[in-house]
Amino acid sequence: MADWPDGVARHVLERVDSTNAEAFRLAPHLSGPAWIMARRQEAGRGRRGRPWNDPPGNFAATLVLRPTGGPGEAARLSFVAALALHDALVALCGPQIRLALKWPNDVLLNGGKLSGILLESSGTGGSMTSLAIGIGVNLAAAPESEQVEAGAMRPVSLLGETGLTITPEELLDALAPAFNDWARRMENEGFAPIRQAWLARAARLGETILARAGNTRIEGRFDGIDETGALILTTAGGRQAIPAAEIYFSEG
Ligand SMILES: Nc1ncnc2c1ncn2[C@@H]1O[C@H](COP(=O)(O)OP(=O)(O)OP(=O)(O)O)[C@@H](O)[C@H]1O
Ligand SMILES: O=C(O)CCCC[C@@H]1SC[C@@H]2NC(=O)N[C@@H]21
Repeated sequence: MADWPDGVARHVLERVDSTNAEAFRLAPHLSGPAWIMARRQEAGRGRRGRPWNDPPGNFAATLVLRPTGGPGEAARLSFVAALALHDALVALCGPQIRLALKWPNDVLLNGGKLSGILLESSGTGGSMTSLAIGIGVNLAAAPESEQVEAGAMRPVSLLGETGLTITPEELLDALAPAFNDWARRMENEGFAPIRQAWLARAARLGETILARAGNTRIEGRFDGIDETGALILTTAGGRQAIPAAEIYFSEG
């Protein structure tokens, strides 16, 4: 297994409300990037203000950093995070595991939702002071279908689907170096290799999918992602690019 990356702090907490919330509380006191993991997360947040359900044994962690790459960096980093999580899981579970990526950054296992990634930023006037990349993975248990919204993807757990037991610490120690490797690759070579690697792992490329842009739903053939990470759909009305990753601004 690769070593923990130099210059990145590692905090493991017994319990927390939300690792993203904790990331913003800690951010002013940090001198560099940090991973914050909690063994129990009691008020995890999902996208669009939804609660994230966290049974014991699941992975809940946030990487907090100060972005330096200008506009669009958060969206690009959300693809880096999904790729890193995919690769860390393959390294721990073996290549036979049936993982795929769902735009913009879900990791699916056997077609169900294994993980979720929530990016939040703090800052004023459109400039980001801190970016929190929060990652939840159903290692041990997934919520029942009745506990998630009607029409949501089927939640699955690693243990339930494969019988494999991976601890949150093991995943953190594989994920942090994987994230660093892909982030360094992007620094050196730009978004192109990230885009290519993401597409190589994407679910349902070339198939008809339904995407949500704000309150509208758009159906079309999934024809890839562009150089900003926007979803490319070919619809009855022509080609549409749906901007990548919704970023939520928190206080501060
Ligand atoms: N541990 C969990 N595993 C899977 N889903 C969960 C979990 N906890 C809560 N959920 C909720 O289940 C729903 C599943 O998310 P899903 O990705 O299918 O929908 P979405 O986020 O609305 O859609 P999209 O990914 O297309 O934006 C969300 O409401 C999510 O917050
Ligand atoms: O809705 C989603 O798909 C995103 C879920 C993100 C959950 C993770 S768990 C660790 C981090 N802390 C939070 O409060 N949320 C994210």
